[in-house]
Amino acid sequence: MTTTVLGYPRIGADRELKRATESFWAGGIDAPALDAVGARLRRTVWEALRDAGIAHIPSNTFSYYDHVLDTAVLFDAVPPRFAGVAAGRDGREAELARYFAMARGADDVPPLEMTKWFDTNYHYLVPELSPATRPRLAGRKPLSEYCQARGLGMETRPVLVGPLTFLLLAKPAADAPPGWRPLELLDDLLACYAALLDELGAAGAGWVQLDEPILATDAGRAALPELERAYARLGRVAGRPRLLVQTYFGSIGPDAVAALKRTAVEAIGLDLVTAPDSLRDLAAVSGLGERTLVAGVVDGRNVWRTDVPAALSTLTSLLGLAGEVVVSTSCSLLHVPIDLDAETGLDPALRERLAFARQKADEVVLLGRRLAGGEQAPGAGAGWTRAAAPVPASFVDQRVRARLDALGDAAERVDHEQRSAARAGSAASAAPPLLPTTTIGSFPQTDEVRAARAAHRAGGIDRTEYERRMRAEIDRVIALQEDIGLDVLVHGEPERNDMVQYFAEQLAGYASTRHGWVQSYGSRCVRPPILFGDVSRPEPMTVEWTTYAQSRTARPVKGMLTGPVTMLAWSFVRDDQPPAETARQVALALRDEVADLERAGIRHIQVDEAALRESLPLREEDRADYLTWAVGAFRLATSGVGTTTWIHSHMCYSEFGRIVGAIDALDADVTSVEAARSHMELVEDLAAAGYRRGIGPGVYDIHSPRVPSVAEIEASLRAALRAVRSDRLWVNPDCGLKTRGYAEVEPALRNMVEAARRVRADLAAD
Ligand SMILES: Nc1nc2c(c(=O)[nH]1)N[C@@H](CNc1ccc(C(=O)N[C@@H](CCC(=O)N[C@@H](CCC(=O)N[C@@H](CCC(=O)O)C(=O)O)C(=O)O)C(=O)O)cc1)CN2
Ligand code: MET
Ligand SMILES: [Zn+2]
Repeated sequence: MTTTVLGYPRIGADRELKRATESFWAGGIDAPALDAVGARLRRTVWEALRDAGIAHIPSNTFSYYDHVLDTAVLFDAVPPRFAGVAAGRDGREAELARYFAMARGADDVPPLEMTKWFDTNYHYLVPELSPATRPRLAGRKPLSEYCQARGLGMETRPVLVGPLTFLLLAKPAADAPPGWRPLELLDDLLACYAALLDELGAAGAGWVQLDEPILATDAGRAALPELERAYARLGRVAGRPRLLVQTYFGSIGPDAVAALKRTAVEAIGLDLVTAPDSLRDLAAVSGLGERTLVAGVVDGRNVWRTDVPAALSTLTSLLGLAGEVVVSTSCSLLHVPIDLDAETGLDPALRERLAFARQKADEVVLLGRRLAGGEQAPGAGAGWTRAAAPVPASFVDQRVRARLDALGDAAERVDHEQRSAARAGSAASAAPPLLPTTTIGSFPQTDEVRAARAAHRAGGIDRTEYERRMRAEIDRVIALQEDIGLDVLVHGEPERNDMVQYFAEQLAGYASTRHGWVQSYGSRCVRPPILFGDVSRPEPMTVEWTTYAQSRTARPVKGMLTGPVTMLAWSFVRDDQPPAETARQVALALRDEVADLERAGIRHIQVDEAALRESLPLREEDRADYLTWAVGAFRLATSGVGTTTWIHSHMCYSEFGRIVGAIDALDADVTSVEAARSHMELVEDLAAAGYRRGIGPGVYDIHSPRVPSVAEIEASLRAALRAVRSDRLWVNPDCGLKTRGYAEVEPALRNMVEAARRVRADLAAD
C-alpha cells in the first residue's frame, strides 16, 4: 500500500525561513544567500519524508512567501504596476525584488491584496487578472525544485495550484471591464499548464499534483463544466506526467467526481477527515474505476493523533472503489507545527494524544503498512486508538458545564439602540467627537518588548522587571496617542505575544507550545494553542494592564479582548464536542473578564472577532448554523455589560457583504473592519444592508509599510460618508499595528487624525 502527504511546513523547525527573508528585506543577506537557505529547507523536508518512509514525496511545496503568488509569477500574471520595480537591477535580485513587491508593496506600488486561504489562518495573495493579462510560462520553479530533489536522489511529485482554483481565487484587476471574470482566461492559462506538464514530463516527473480545493466551495461546484474542460485538455498533453487532481477542506460532491472521471486524470484526492461523506459521493458514482484514490485520512490541519482502527476501517471500505488507494493526509501539513518531539514541556496526558507534521507522516506510513500487511507487517505497531485512551478526568470541569446550563439562553443584553440612548443621557460616557479616531489595539511590538519577554522567559529578568518594562511601554504608547490627538486610546498590547496565545496561556483547558510555529503569512508565524478540555478563567486576564493605561490619561482607554470564535479559529480545538459548545465555554470566561473591566471603570471594551469571516463554512448550506452559534457566543461574552459601556468589535478581511447580517446581529456599538485593501467596497454593502450601528472601515492598510497620505485617507472617509451617517463613522486603520514600526505608524496615524479633522471641519460647516 503506497503513501504520501500533500505538503509539508516550509518555514523550518527553527523558523529559518522567517529569519532569512526578513534579513534579505533588511539588506542583511543577498539573493544567493537567501536561495541557499531555500535549497536547504527543501532538502530537509524531502529527507524527513523519505526517512519517515513516505513513498511519494511532494515537491514545489516550498515558497518564499506564498504558493498562490508563486503561481501568479510562474504564469506571468503580474500586474503592470510592478513592471518598474527593481528597474536598474537584474537577474535574481530583480526577480526577488519584484516578487516581494507583489507581496509587500514597494515605495508607491501597493501590493496584491491578501486574504485567507479558505477557512484556515493561512493567507494567500490574490492574483489580479484582466483581459490584458497574457499568461505565459515565465518561470521554472516547479521544474528546478523537481530537479533539485532528483539531484539528491529523490523522485518527487511537483505540486501546483490547479487552474480552476487559481482563477476562482483571483480577482478582476481595477481596469477589467465590469462583469469580466478571471475564468475567461482559462484556455490561455491551460496552454501554460500544458507547457509546464510537458517540461516536467520531459524532465522525468512521473506524477504532478494539481490542487483544486476550490471544489469544496460553492464557487468551485458551480464551475464543473470548466473543471471538466480543464482536465480534459491537460489530459491530452503528450508526454505529460500522470495527473493527481487533489481536493481538500470539504466534500466536492458526486458531480465533481463524475466530471473528473470523464477526463484522463489518473488520480483523484479526497479529504475524508473534513468530509467523511466523500465516501458516499464515491459510491454514488460507482467509484473511480481503474483510477487511483488518494485518501486523506490523517488530519492535516489539527493536531490530534489519528484513531488508527477508525482510519483503517475507512481505508478498507475504499478499497473496492478505486484501482489503487494511496494513504495520505487530508490537506497539506502546512497548517500544523513541525515536530512534537520539540515540545518537552507539555502535560504527558495531552502529549500522548498529539501528532504534528513529522508524527503525521509516521501515521500515514503506519496506516499504509497496516493496510497492506495487517498488524504483522514489518514496522506496523498497533497504532493509537481513541477507544483505548479515554479523556483524562483532568480535562473535564463540571463547574463550567453547570454554569453554562444555569445561564441557558437567558444571557441577553440591552440592545444597541437603548445603549446609545442611555449614553446620550449619561455624563459618565461623554460622547466622543464626530468621526472619532481610534486604533485596533496593538502598537508596534518593538525589539525591546520582544527581547524583554524573551529575557523573562529565559529567567534573565524577573516578573517585576518585566512588568515595569511593559508599563513603561504603555506610558509611551499613551503619551504618543495623546500627542497625535487620537480620541479613544488603547494600551497597545505590548504584554501579548499573540492575541490568541496570550489568553490561552491564562485560561484553564488550553495548552501552549514553545516551538509549535505555523506560517500565517509570509514571514509571520503563530503558535496556535491547543484547546483540549473544558475552558475557564482562573483569574482576571487584562484588568491590571488596562486600568494601568487608563490611569495615565483622561481620555477613554479601550479594553481589548479576543472573542470566542477567534479563540477557536486560531487554536487547535478538541474535536470530541461541537465547536458551538466549546465556543460557549470560552464566551463564559470572557464574559467574566468583560464584567471585571467594566467594574474597574473601563467604558469601551473591544471584543475582537477577527476570524468571524474566515471561519464561515465554505458551503452556503452550512452557514446559517455557524453564524447562529458564532453570534450567540459573542453575545454571551458581551451580554453582561450595563447600558453605558461601549462594545466594540473588530474583524479582518471581512468581505462585509457576506456577513453584514451577522455583524449586525453581534449588536456591537462599533465594528472596525478591514477595508483599505478592498477599496471601501464594503461601504456599499453596508448601505445596501441598512446597517444601523457604528462602523470603522479601515482607512489604511497596515499590512504594508507604506504611509498613507492625508489626501488618500480623506478621500476614503468621504467615500464612506456617502454610505454611512456621519454620527456612525469611526476612523481607524484596518487592523492592529503590531507588525509595523514606529517610523511608519506615527506619521500614518498623524495623517489619519489630520484627515478626520479636515472632514469634520467640512461636516461642521455644512
Ligand atoms: N494567531 C493569530 N492569527 C492571526 C493574527 C494574529 O494576530 N494572531 N493576525 C492576522 C494576521 N496574522 C499574523 C500572524 C502573526 C503575526 C506576528 O507578528 N507574528 C510574530 C510572532 C508573534 C509572537 O508570537 N511573538 C512572541 C515570540 C516572539 C519571538 O519570536 N521570540 C523569539 C525570541 C525573542 C527575541 O529575542 O526577539 C523566539 O521565541 O525565538 C512574543 O512576542 O513573545 C512573528 O511571526 O514574528 C502577525 C499577524 C490573522 N491571523
Ligand atoms: C488580527 S486582528 C488584531 C486585533 C488586535 N486587537 C490588534 O490590534 O492587534
Ligand atoms: Zn485585524
